[in-house]
Amino acid sequence: MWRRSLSTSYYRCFGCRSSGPKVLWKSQAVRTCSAPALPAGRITPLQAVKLWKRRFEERGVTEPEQSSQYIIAHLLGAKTIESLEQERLTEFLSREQTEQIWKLCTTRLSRMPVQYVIEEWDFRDLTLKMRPPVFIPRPETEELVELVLNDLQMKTEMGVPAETEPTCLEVGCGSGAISLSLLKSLPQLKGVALDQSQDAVDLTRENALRLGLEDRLEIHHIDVMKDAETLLSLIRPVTTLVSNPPYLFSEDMASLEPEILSVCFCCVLLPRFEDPAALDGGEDGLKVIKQILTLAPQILSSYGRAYLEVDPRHPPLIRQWVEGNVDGLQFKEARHDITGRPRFCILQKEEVKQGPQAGSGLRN
Ligand SMILES: C[S@@+](CC[C@H](N)C(=O)[O-])C[C@H]1O[C@@H](n2cnc3c(N)ncnc32)[C@H](O)[C@@H]1O
Repeated sequence: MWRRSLSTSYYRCFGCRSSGPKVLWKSQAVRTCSAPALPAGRITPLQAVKLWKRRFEERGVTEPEQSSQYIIAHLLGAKTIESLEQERLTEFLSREQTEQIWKLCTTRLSRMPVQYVIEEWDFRDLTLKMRPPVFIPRPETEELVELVLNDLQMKTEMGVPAETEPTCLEVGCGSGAISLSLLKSLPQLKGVALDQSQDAVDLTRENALRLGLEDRLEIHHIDVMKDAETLLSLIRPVTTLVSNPPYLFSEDMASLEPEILSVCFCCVLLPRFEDPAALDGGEDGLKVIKQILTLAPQILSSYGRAYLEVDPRHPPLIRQWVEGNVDGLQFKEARHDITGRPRFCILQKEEVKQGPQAGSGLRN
């Protein structure tokens, strides 16, 4: 049984089920938490789940029941409470187990996301190591992976010539969720993953090793904004370029949940657990996206495709920008997520006549 739905998504708050970034009022700012006292007597896992759910609710922690269940299940060696036998849930916890639960649940009271508290999370059929400040994969990114897989599988079924062995480059790999999922599902695929953050590069490497996928994934510490030349000198053209880049509009950064961002007492926004460079896409959310698309014609092989996760306002902006600024790249379509929002863009490399601009995707 996989862990699901505990989402720190910027677009889908599981707790209030609102859509769109949520305004964080001053009163909701993260409070410093004193550790609640351990119970005097012995308690069962089910009693602990109930007690901590109530405590999380009282302190305004999002997803109180799931938080409590996931932490306690984890300490009992399971992924979910539902996967534990009733007998196990109703027998008394040892003092040591109770202390552990109190420790982790108290950490959750400080609004640290559950994924960091238990140091792992599920993404599709993988369990990945998680640690701050590396971005926690969101459920909608599973849809991006599904989209890429469907396209790649369709090509295989249609009989792609042997010389075009599928290869993939991921820009901004974070914990490695996208690249490792693709490699796990497609045994013939080889990948390159890069990130501007050394923490992300280290975590992707660790996850690749744990999953036995390290032989098919090259991992580089590269900032696409600064080290484009290094990147182009390192890789050969790939059939697939994929990215879930930082795409939030800078002004929306202020309205994120406290798990993502918090407010200090003088109302200055502070990054809390996740690296803000994983989220903030600049004024129009397109800073890194434009750089990826500028490089795409040089990164992709003929008719290779780029798949991007974006803000719902982005697809028409991206189409227009690419048409006006990038030679050799065609905007194919925008796809919707399960909530019906346009969240994914597909672009394809087209052959352009060789001319003085050949070699650079960007028009003068
Ligand atoms: C939204 S996170 C996505 C992480 C991961 N792919 C996922 O979906 O869980 C964006 C990632 O892009 C990386 N990133 C941001 N700017 C970058 C840049 N200029 N060059 C390379 N990576 C960058 C961040 O460090 C972060 O890991």
